Amino acid sequence: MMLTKLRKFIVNRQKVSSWHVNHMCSCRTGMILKGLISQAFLRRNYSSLPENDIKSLRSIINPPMTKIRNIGIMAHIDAGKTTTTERILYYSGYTRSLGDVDDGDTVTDFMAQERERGITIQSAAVTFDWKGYRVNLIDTPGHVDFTLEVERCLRVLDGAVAVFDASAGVEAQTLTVWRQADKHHVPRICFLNKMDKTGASFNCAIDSIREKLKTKPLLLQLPIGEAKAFRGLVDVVTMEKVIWTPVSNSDDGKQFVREPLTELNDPELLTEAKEARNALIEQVADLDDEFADLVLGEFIENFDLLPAEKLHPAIRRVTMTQRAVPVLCGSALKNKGVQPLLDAITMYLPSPDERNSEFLQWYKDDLCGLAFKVLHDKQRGPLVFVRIYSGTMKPQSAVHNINGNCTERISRLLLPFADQHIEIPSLTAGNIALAVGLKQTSTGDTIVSSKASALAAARRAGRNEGKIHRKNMETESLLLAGVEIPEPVFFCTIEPPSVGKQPELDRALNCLQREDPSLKVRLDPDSGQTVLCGMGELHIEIINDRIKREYGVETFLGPLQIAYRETILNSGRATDTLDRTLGEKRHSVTVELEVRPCAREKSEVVPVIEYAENIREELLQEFQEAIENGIRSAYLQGPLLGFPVQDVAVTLCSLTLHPGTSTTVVSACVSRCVQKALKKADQQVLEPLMNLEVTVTGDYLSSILADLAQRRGSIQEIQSRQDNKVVVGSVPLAEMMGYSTVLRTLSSGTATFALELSNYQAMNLQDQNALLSRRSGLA
Ligand SMILES: Nc1nc2c(ncn2[C@@H]2O[C@H](COP(=O)(O)OP(=O)(O)OP(=O)(O)O)[C@@H](O)[C@H]2O)c(=O)[nH]1
Repeated sequence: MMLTKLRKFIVNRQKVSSWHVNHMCSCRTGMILKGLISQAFLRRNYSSLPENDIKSLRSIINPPMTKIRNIGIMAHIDAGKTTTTERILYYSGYTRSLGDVDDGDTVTDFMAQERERGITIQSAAVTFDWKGYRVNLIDTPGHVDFTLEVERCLRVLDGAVAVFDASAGVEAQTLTVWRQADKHHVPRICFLNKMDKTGASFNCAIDSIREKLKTKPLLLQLPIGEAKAFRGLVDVVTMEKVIWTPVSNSDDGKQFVREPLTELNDPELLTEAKEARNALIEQVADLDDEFADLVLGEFIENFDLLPAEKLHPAIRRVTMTQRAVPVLCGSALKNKGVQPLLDAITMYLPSPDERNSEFLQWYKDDLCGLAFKVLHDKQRGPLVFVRIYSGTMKPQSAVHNINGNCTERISRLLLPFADQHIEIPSLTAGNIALAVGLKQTSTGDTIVSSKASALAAARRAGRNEGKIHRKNMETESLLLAGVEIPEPVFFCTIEPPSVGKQPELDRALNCLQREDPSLKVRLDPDSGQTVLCGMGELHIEIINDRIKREYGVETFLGPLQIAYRETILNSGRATDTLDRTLGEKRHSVTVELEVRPCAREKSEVVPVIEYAENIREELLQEFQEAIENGIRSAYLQGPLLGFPVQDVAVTLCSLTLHPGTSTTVVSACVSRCVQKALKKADQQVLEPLMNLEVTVTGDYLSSILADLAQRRGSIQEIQSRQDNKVVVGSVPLAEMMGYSTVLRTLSSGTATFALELSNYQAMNLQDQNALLSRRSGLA
C-alpha cells in the first residue's frame, strides 16, 4: 500500500544549511533582539502531520498536472511574505499553530541567522494542499542582497504572488522583483497586505501599482474599513461580503463569514461594490475578446446579471497572458484575507502544463528537471531541489547531469511538507522534488535520465531546427536556461586559524558555492590567500557566520574591499614574442595587437575581439580559442590595480606561428601582449555606482540628505509616500560601507534603504590617485 511506503522523518532545521544574499537593510534592532530571545523556541516540534494530511498524501504524491500550482511569494523586505506563508500553512492544515516572525518561530525562515535577524535569507520550498490542489510555494527573500535567490526561484515557478505593504505601496525591491518576473513571463497576483496598519490605503497602493509597475490592476476585492477599522472585504466577482470575526475566543482567522452583499445589510457598500464590479467587467472585456463578445451579446443591458462563473475564466485568461494583474487585500498578521488569496492562487494562476516549455517536445516522456537550489544537510549530504519538467523521478535511480557531464545516483526522494520532509516512491512532471544523494549537482544544473536520453533529445532538437548541431551546441540547446549571475561587488580575504584547517575551509566554501552561485571564491595569485567575493556586506557576513556555525571552522576575514574595474581612455599597441624549446620541440609565436576603448551598454568583463582580415581566414579553430582564452585571462587582471578590465576591444593585427607551437604558448603570449598594450594606453579605474533608495519619515530627511551629499551621492528625486519621504538617487559603493549603522543613528532606527548595482563609472583623478596610493601602501 502506498501509505506504508511513506516514511516520514523530521528534518532538524538547524542542521540544514543553505544560502543566499544582498544588500538592503532594515533597522529592526528590536526585532532582532526579540529573535535572539526566542532562541528557546527554535525547536518548535512539527513531528506529526495531522492524520488527515498524511492520508491526503496518497492523492497528492502525483496529482494530475492541472491540479498543480508552483507559486512564488515575492515582495519588498518586511512586506509580510513570511507571515503570509505561515498563515497559508496554518489554514491549509500543515501547521498547528501560527508562527510569528517577531517571535522567531516561523517554518519557512528556518536558518538560525534568519530567525535571529528576523529576515528571510533563503527561500524555502513548501508543499501543501488547498481544496484539491497541490501547491508548491517558495518564500523568497526581499533583500536586494538576495536578488539572485529570487530570480533562481522565478525560473522554476509558474505563477507568483506579489505581497505589498498596503501603507507603502510599491517599494524599491518590489520593482526589481517585478521586473525579474516580467523577464521570466511569470503571471502574478497582487496581495495588499497590512490593511490593518496605520496609514494603510487601498487606493494609494493601487495607484502605485498602476504607475510604478506599469500594469493594469484588476480590483477583485474591496476592503471593508482600513487601518484599525479593517474588518474584512468584499468579493467584487461574487458580490459577497467576507468578514472575519473571532469565534469562541479564537482569533486565528480560520472561521469567517461569507454572505451576499444586499441592499439591506450594507447599501453604501453595495453601491461601491457594484461600481467596482462594472469597472472590472469593462476592464476585462477590454482585454479579452472572448469575454467582450459574451458581455456585448448577453449582458450589455445589465452587468449585474453576469454570473461570477463567467467572469472567473476571463480573469484567468488575462492573468495568464499577463495583460492584467488581479489585486486582493488583507492582513496576514490579523488573520484576514489569506483564504481568498489561496482560492485566487488555484483559480487564476497557471498549472505547469499551461506554461510554454519548448524543449519539452525533445524530451517527450523522458526525465528532464532543473536543480534550482542546493542545501547541505550534515547527515544526508546535499539536498537538491529539482523542478521536474518532464518524465518521472525515482529514488534509487541514476540520473545524468548535463552541465557537469556526470551521472549520479538519487538515493531518496522527498517532498518538503512545511518543516518535514516526506519520503516518496516517485514524482512526476510539474512537481518540485527534493533529491538526496546528488553529490555533484549544483544550483542551475539540468538533470535528465541518462546521457543517451540527452543525446536522443539533442537529435530531436537538431532535426527540428533542420540543421546539424555541433556537439557542444547540442548539449547547450538542451540545458534549461539558468539564472544570470551578477558580478560580485565586494570581496575580502578569508583565513582559517591554522594551515591545517585550510582543507576544512575549502570544503565549506565548496559546499556554499554549490548552493549559491553568486558567491565567488578565488586564490590571490600574489599572496596565495583565499578571497571571498560577494554581493554585499550582509552576504559576506552571513557566509562567514555559516562557515563558523555549520562547518565549525573559525575564520578571520580581512577588511571588506570594493571590486573596482579598470578600463583605458585611448588605444595602445604592442608586439610580443614567446620562444621556448621544450625537449626537442620549438614553440614560437609573435603577436601584434591593439587595444582600444569600446563603450558597452552593460558593465561586463567580456572582451570584444576582432581580427585583422587576413588572419581570420587562415586561423585554425584551436588557435582562435587559444587566442581568445589569452585575451580573456589578460582581462581578468588590469594593469593598474589588478581588477578586471571592461569596455576594451582587442584587435589581433598579426600572428606568426612556428609550426608545432602549442596552443598554451599562444595563449600565454597573447595574454602578455594584451597586458603590455593596456599599459601603453591611459588607464582609468571604474568604481561601482549603486542605485539607492532611502525611505524615511520627513523629520529625518534633511540630515539624511546632508549625509548623502558627503558620500558623493546624487539625488534624482524625493517622492512622498504616505507619511514617508523616499529619496531616490545614486551613490558610489565605496562611500556606503557601514551605511546601515549610520542610517540607524541618523533616523533613530526608522529608515530603511535599498542598494543595487547600477553600473561602473570612472573615478575622478583625485579619488583615483588617492585609491592608488592607498593600495600601494603610500597613504
Ligand atoms: N500590521 C501588520 N504587520 C504585519 C503584517 N504582516 C506582517 N507584518 C509584520 O511585518 C514585519 C515583517 O513581516 P515578515 O513576514 O517577516 O515580512 P517578510 O516580507 O517575510 O520580510 P523579509 O523576509 O525580511 O523580506 C513583521 O514585524 C510582521 O509582524 C500585517 O498584515 N499587518
